[in-house]
Amino acid sequence: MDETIVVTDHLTKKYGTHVAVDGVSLTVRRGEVYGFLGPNGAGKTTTLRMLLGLIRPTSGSAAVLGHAPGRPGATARTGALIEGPGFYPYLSGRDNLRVMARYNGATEEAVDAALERVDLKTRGNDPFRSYSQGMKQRLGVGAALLGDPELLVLDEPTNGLDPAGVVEMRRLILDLSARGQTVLLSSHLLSEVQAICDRVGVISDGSLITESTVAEIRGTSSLFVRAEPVDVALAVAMRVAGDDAAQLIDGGGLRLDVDATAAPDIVRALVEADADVHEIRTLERSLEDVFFEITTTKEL
Ligand SMILES: Nc1ncnc2c1ncn2[C@@H]1O[C@H](COP(=O)(O)OP(=O)(O)OP(=O)(O)O)[C@@H](O)[C@H]1O
Repeated sequence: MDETIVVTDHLTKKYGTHVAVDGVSLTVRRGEVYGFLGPNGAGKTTTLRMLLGLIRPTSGSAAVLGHAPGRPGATARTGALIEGPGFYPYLSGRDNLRVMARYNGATEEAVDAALERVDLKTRGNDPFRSYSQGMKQRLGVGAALLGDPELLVLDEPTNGLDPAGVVEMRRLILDLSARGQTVLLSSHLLSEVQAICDRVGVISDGSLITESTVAEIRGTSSLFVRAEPVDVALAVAMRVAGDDAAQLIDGGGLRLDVDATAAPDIVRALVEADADVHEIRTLERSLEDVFFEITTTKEL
């Protein structure tokens, strides 16, 4: 179940004196969607390029599907979309994939299957230049799928897409995952990783600062309550949740650091105290908060 597909050990890349990737040790397990998360320039693309054997590490090592990056045992079973695929604008999406299929020995059936899986079958014969940004990006994923790879490496797959394109790309990635493909994607969007990834590696200034499940780094949830009168609501909340677990936050709402299962007890107590309950919902720490917290703690 927990088979490791990608493992790196103190992977490092220096450009002159600049350390682009600094001793990154991460693991990607079979079947998961792994999010490699970090701001621009953090070292995500450089790491992915090392995993694909496109550049050599300065030190440290990596294994992809049990092989050194770039070795046939790794490349033949890995598909990648990195820094925008180079497609011929005047050829159709299908012909572009055919060109690539010829290059890596894939069949016409594989081209059909790839178009189908990225939902471009009906537009497959239209010229690439007529595609929307989202379709171009999906064709890029289609190209990565040609050899039916076990591992897909996608560098910022939703970059440059409009909201509808983002939704389609996320759906596609989840669909690929549901069919058993392991996906390693990079993103600078915390909400994105939160929406589609099982585990996440957070990278900042070349260093991996944490690696865990999205749920783990998000932490426990708390409750947001809006009720009036506010002073009554606060008193009730402090009684039910404990003095330190209830606080007034901006906009007159209350934040209660309790498990979400406490919601019925809170509502009941508020109603009994004659307070009007306007809103109650779980308040989860966003990945943005967590990222900020981790990076600032590290930098201090
Ligand atoms: N070929 C290169 N020569 C010199 N410096 C490089 C080279 N490639 C990357 N870098 C530097 O290494 C650092 C990491 O770059 P990288 O592209 O890996 O970051 P990233 O996390 O993918 O960010 P982005 O999302 O902006 O691409 C940056 O400071 C970048 O300028």
